[in-house]
Amino acid sequence: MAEPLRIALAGLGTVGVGVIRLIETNRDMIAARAGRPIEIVAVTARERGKDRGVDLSPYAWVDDMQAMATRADVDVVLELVGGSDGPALTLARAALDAGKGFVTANKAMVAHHGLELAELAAMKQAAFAFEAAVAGGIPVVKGLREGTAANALDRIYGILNGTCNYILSEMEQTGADFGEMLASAQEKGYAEADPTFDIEGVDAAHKLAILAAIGFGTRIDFEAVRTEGITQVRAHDIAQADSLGYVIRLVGIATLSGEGEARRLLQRVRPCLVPFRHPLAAVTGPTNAVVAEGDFSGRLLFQGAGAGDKPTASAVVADLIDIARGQAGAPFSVPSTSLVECAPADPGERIGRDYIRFTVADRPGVLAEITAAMRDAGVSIESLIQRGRDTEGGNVAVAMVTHEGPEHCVGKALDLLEGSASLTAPPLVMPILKD
Ligand SMILES: NC(=O)C1=CN([C@@H]2O[C@H](COP(=O)(O)OP(=O)(O)OC[C@H]3O[C@@H](n4cnc5c(N)ncnc54)[C@H](O)[C@@H]3O)[C@@H](O)[C@H]2O)C=CC1
Ligand SMILES: N[C@@H](CC=O)C(=O)O
Ligand code: NA
Repeated sequence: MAEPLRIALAGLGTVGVGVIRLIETNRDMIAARAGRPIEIVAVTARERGKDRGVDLSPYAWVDDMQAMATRADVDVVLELVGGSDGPALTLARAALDAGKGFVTANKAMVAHHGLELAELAAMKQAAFAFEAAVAGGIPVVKGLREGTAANALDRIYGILNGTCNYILSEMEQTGADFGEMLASAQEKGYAEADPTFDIEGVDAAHKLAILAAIGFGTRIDFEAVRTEGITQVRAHDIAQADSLGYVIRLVGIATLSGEGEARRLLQRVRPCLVPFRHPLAAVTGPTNAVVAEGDFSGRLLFQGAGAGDKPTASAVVADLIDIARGQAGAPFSVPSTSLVECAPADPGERIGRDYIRFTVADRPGVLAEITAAMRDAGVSIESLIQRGRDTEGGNVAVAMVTHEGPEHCVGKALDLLEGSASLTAPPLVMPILKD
C-alpha cells in the first residue's frame, strides 16, 4: 500500500471528534478507496485534558496550533476550530503557504477569505477543500463543482441551516417553544459556537455565498447577501401559514439574471412560506436541501443531514479521500482568478407573492388604513385574515397574502404605514416560494 496521507487535526469539538471516530471506524475501507491509509498524526484543541470520549493517545498533542502548519510529518492540515478570522485563518494561511493541503468545515472563513485562500493554494499547488462547510454531509460542493459542470445555472436555493430548520419544524410539529428548541439544537451539536449566526441567518448566508460562487462562477460576495433570520417568526405565523397551505422555512436563494454588463446577482436568506407540495416543505429537523436548476440537467435536489458530528465528518473525510487520490481539483470549480465580479441585483425588482403579518391595535378603521396603503402602493391583496381577538394587550395579528407583483410595491406600502399608531409592532414580510 502507498504511503499514508498524514493529517494534523485542529479542533476537537463536535466535528473534530466525529472525524476521529469515522477514520477509526472505517479505516480499512477508507484506505482501500483512497488508495492509501489516512492517518491522523497530530491533534490540538483548547483543553488538553478534557474527556471527549475518544482515545487521543495515538496522536501527538500540539499545544501551539500554528506549529501544525509546518510540521514535516504532516501532509494535510484539517481545521475544525471555527471563526472567520483569528487562529483558523492564521492556520489556513500558514498551512497553504507551507504547501500543505488544507481542509476545513469553516463556512464563515471560506465566505470571507475563500478566494484569497484558493489563490494561495493554486500558487503553492496545494489542495484546498471545504465540502463540510456547505450543507454538512450533503456532497453539494462536489455536486455543483463536478455534477453540474456542463450546465448554465441561474438559480440555486435551499435550506442551508440545520439549526433553524430544526427549530421551525419542531415548532410546527409539536408547538414547541423557540428558545427551548434552540437550546436543544445546541445540545445536539447543530448550532454554531455563537448561535446568533444560525438564528439570524448569517450561517446560511455564508453557505449561500459559497454556493453562488461555485454554481455561477462569480466571485464570492458575502457582503451582498441580504439576510434575515427566524427570530421574528411566531407560532401564530406558523399556524397561519399552515391554514393557507404552507410551511415556514429559512431559505437561501441566489439568482443570476441579465447578460454581459447587465448581469446581476441576487443573494438572499429569509424565512419563506413554502407550499406543501414543494420538495423543501418536506425537509424537517436538521436536514438541509439544495435545489439547483441547470439548463440541461433540469432541477436537481441535493438533500441530507446539514449538521451534526457524523454527517459533517463524512464530508470532511470525503475531502481527505479526494486529496489522497490526487483529485482535489479547483475549490470553486474554476481557478479563483477566473471567477467574475457580478453586481448585486435590486431586490425590489423581484416579482412574487408575499405573506405580511401586521400586529395592530384592536380598533375600528385599522384594516381600512392598511388596505388603503396597499392600494396606494399598487399592491393587490389576495387574502386578508384576522381570526378572532388575539393575545396580549389588545393587539391583533392580521395576516395578508398579496397577489404576484414587484417587491418594491410592498416596500412602498410599508413605508406609507411607517409610524402609524395602528401598527403596534413592525410588520413581518415573508415571500412565498415559487414552485
Ligand atoms: N457542528 C456542526 O454540525 C457543523 C460545524 N461546522 C463547522 O465546523 C467547525 C467546528 O464546529 P464544531 O465542531 O461544531 O465546533 P465546537 O465548538 O464543537 O469545536 C471547536 C473546537 O475547536 C477548539 N478551539 C476553538 N478555538 C481554539 C483555539 N483558539 N485554539 C485551539 N483550539 C480551539 C475547541 O477547543 C473545540 O475543540 C466550525 O467552523 C463550524 O462552523 C460545519 C458543518 C456542521
Ligand atoms: N450551525 C450549522 C452547522 C452546519 O453547518 C447548522 O445549524 O446548519
Ligand atoms: Na457538504
